[in-house]
Amino acid sequence: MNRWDSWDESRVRVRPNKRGSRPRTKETPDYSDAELARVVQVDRGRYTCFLEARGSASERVVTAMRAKALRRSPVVPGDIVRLVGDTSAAAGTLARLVRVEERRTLLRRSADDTDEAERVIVANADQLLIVVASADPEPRTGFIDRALAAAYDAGIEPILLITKADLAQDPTDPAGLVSHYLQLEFPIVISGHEEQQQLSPAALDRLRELLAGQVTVLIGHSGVGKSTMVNALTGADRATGGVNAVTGRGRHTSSSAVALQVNPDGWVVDTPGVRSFGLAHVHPDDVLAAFEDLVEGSESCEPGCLHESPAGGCALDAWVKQGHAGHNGPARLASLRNLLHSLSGSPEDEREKRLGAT
Ligand SMILES: Nc1nc2c(ncn2[C@@H]2O[C@H](COP(=O)(O)OP(=O)(O)OP(=O)(O)O)[C@@H](O)[C@H]2O)c(=O)[nH]1
Ligand SMILES: [Zn+2]
Repeated sequence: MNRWDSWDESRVRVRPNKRGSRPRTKETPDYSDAELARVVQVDRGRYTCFLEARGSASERVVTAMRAKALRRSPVVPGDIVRLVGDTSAAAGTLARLVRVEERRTLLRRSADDTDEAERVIVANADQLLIVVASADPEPRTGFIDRALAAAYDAGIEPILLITKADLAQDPTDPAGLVSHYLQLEFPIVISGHEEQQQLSPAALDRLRELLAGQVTVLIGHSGVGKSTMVNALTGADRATGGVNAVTGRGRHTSSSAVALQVNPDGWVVDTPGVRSFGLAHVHPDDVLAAFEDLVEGSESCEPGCLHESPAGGCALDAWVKQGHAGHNGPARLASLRNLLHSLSGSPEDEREKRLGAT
């Protein structure tokens, strides 16, 4: 069932009415009758919204502006919003965006690892599809680990897509990445077609299966094959007449994220402006949560352990040495430490303060 085209009230958690059961007044309408839409792109104060009249098959793309009362509330791709005014989608018309529904998930990042100011990237995503290439450009576990931490922080499921396997020495484990993440339970899809430079049919099938009915955010460095993948997913659908690429080619004109509809009943949110995740808003223990295979070993750490070294009371080194995290344990611990070190650029006392607060 397409979670975006059946927006009946039961599927959308509506913010509880702070005013209790008191009758609404004209001054504070709650707009629960206003039309529900999904924000698919944000560009200089204009919100491209995908709208479907409930109980009808009439989908349309409406451009809206935020109502004055929402001036200070960020509205991001993936948000479910209420629209009033002209929602006809006729050329030159503008609807008014009057309310943002409660978000199920929120993918965030900091500008960098030391700046705790958060930026929201996408709302209501179910999955994060992390795309790396086997080569050209070389994959970096640091990038993958970072993306994993951001996904777990947001409460969304990660998927790893490794493209260009045809360029790798060992196509079954391109760049040794698969063995690095083998202990973790998220899906890994490997793709690469020498001749056509595109997704292999098996990878495409697997992706369709994983993306069906889900809102999936795409992240990956330039040149790893994201467009190739999106085109393969939407292009094949276009041939069968089922696709609705909401904003199609226009996506390159903006650096904001954009949602593209892919059949069967899934959405892919491309994030052209986002190439890395600052994680200053994520606690070290939440970073550790992205290293599921090491979490058990941290049970013997000293309370408040930052997992930085045995001298600091970290039990992970001994645990990994005993072989509990398998053959790749030492490499995994090194990856964790790399990520934690890049986060500890903030002054030590700041970090202590944050730890003390939890
Ligand atoms: N050899 C090989 N080349 C591929 C594969 N997938 C994509 N490519 C090529 O890699 C290049 C970059 O692919 P894109 O899809 O444009 O990469 P992108 O991630 O969208 O890059 P940006 O738009 O810059 O973010 C293109 O020349 C593709 O043809 C693959 O599996 N194998
Ligand atoms: Zn520790």
